[in-house]
Amino acid sequence: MSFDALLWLSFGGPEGPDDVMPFLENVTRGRGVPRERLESVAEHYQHFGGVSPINELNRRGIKAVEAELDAQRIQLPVYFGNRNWQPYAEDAVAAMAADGVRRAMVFPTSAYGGYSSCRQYDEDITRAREAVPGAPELVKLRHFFDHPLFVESFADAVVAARARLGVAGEQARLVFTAHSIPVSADAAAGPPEEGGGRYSRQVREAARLVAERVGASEHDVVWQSRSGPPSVPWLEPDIVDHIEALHADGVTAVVVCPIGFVSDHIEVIWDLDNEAAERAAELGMGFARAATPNDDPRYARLVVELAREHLSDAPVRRLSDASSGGCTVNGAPCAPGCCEPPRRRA
Ligand SMILES: CC1=C(CCC(=O)O)c2cc3nc(cc4[nH]c(cc5[nH]c(cc1n2)c(C)c5CCC(=O)O)c(CCC(=O)O)c4C)C(CCC(=O)O)=C3C
Ligand SMILES: [Fe+2]
Repeated sequence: MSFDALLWLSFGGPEGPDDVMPFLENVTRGRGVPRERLESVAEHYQHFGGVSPINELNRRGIKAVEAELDAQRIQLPVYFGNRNWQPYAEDAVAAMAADGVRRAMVFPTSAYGGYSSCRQYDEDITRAREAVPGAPELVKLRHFFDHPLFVESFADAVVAARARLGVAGEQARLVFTAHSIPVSADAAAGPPEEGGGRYSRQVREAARLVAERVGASEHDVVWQSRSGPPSVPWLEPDIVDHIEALHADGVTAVVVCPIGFVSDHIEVIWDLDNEAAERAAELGMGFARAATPNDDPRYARLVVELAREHLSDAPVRRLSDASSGGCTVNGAPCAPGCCEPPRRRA
């Protein structure tokens, strides 16, 4: 059976000052994120006029994919829906149903497994379909952390970031960063028989592939943007602590590569370009942040290639044999018990 649309499914972000608190409440409902953390994150958004860059970046990404589909003569309308803000996944699925779409592929804007990066998008799919009578069948595309186009895009961005540091770039330590998650969530990531850790393993694997491609002799993998209460352990070290530790070890410059993300959204431009860069400057260290895929044409080609794995049996290109998944129908988990959701708090 064929497909008649592609749904670009993302996180969503506020589009103005009044959206910020309701958006943050959507993101954190039932998750035990402390009030003070929410207030400080709200300030990050207000620094940018309450507008997250993520929506515009997604719209540009979609334009690039539409152009690539056109160039490859593939007729597939692209719809846009989000988990936490308008246009919601429900709105997109309703529009698809109204347009007579019967079966669609879903591209989630996250390369990895894990609850937040994979299974929660499955939940979005389930919820959106339940809300819409006559909803199309939805087939989610697979994890792409080890796809050659993903790796190439980041590798070129690292080379460009190094060049911006000039001579210091040659000495700079290459530091990869991804969104921290609770240690318990990483332990639950992947099918139970794999013993957990699918998220952190995939992040490390992507980092290794990029480091290898740019010929880095050493690299580190660290985490950013933790949000839970201090009593709950999250993946460590944090990027800012790590920069301090490198400084203490005599490292004079860093190139930071946000391998965990696909666009320069708030977590990247605030937590890295602002906080991490500022700490490095205070310590007198060189700092350059590599770009994320954004509207790199290779990212659009990657999306179309993942779709073509279903449309025309395009070969499944991967650079690692790390455990992977993500491709399921109508919001089913990858396997029974895969990436179980965290326990909800009242
Ligand atoms: C793994 C992961 C990704 C990568 C996968 C993916 O891309 O999907 C990601 C992406 C993003 N996270 C984002 C924003 C936020 N994440 C939060 C909170 C949390 N993230 C978590 C994990 C992840 N998050 C977790 C375990 C929490 C704790 C609460 C919970 O269990 O859900 C909060 C609450 C406040 C705070 O504490 O920071 C905000 C505002 C934005 C949008 C940025 C913008 O608007 O430009 C994006 C792309
Ligand atoms: Fe997040």
